[in-house]
Amino acid sequence: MTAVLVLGGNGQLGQALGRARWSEGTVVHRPGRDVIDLARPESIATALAAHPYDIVVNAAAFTAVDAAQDDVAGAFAINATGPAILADATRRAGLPLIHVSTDYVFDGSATGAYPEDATPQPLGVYGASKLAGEYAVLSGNPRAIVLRTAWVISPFRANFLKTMLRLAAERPALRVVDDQRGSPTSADDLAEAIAAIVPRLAGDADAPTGIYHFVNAGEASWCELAREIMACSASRGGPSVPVEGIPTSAFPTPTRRPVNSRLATGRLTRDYGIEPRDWQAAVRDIVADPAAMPTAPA
Ligand SMILES: NC(=O)C1=CN([C@@H]2O[C@H](COP(=O)(O)OP(=O)(O)OC[C@H]3O[C@@H](n4cnc5c(N)ncnc54)[C@H](OP(=O)(O)O)[C@@H]3O)[C@@H](O)[C@H]2O)C=CC1
Ligand SMILES: Cc1cn([C@H]2C[C@H](O)[C@@H](COP(=O)(O)OP(=O)(O)O[C@H]3O[C@@H](C)C(=O)[C@@H](O)[C@H]3O)O2)c(=O)[nH]c1=O
Repeated sequence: MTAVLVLGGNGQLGQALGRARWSEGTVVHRPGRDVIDLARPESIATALAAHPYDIVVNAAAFTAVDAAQDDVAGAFAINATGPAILADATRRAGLPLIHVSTDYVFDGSATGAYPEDATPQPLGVYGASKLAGEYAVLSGNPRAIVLRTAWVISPFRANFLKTMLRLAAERPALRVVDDQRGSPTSADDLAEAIAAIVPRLAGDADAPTGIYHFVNAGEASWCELAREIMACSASRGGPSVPVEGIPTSAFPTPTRRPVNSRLATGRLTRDYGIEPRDWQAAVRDIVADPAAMPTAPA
């Protein structure tokens, strides 16, 4: 049996991990923030001592990109200090750790997709706090994987896909930035990738570790992603309105986002045999889930 402890079990990724296809004999525990709070270090040690886990997945984070600009201490406590303590606690317990991170560690100046070993240079507090968490995890536990992902969408919680469907039900048209490009990613596909990594990382002390990327294949601007969401929704009789492409300057936000945060996934394919599917197929599946629709209960 493989016992997996998931932090952030009620978030987008956490809920997707709850319905992923785990290998036979895997048991997944997803306690909420009331049980493990990254801002309360003692809760980490207590949870690890409560059950003989084989591996830990950290899907918990301070993910409010703009709010992080005004709450630097809060973002660093949850995205950097908490993961540092978690890395130390898992190393002392002899456990491997998968820690999820973000494309926003990059500044967007690269011309192509960012390889795993590209030099990070975050533009905002969220990205800087996540980068500090990456360093802490990699230096704190030699059996750790930092798994960067990007533009996560799902039927769960708040995310760009659900925002677009909600706004389409309320407005005659959407205005969405067309000059920021990235890698849309299904939380379910990311969860399946984690479920595929876990047996090897938990069962083999020499399994490959370090920085990996998982995103769906292909690339898009936020505007192209919004148009695909509208097309899929229209084909199912859901809300759909025209999407006007606008420059970033026409949609000011407190935090600068990278103009290019595409991630290359070659290392994950090479070391773990994981081949992401196209992001358009992932969008189709999410829109087909009734829970993604604005009329669904929250
Ligand atoms: N969303 C995205 O577009 C992207 C996300 N990521 C990364 O992926 C990972 C998963 O993100 P996602 O599922 O989208 O995030 P969500 O915002 O959907 O969920 C975050 C989870 O973290 C929990 N959490 C917040 N603070 C704490 C804390 N102090 N202690 C314990 N748990 C806490 C939340 O708890 P509660 O349920 O109580 O709110 C929630 O369950 C994160 O590492 C994020 O940085 C990377 C790239 C893109
Ligand atoms: C709602 C809306 C957003 N936008 C723009 C603003 C921004 O540039 C872009 C995305 O907006 P959001 O605020 O939804 O997404 P944002 O919070 O930037 O999403 C990020 O979240 C964190 C957690 C990550 O790690 C990143 O990978 C990324 O997914 O779309 C529009 O142009 N029109 C709109 O109507």
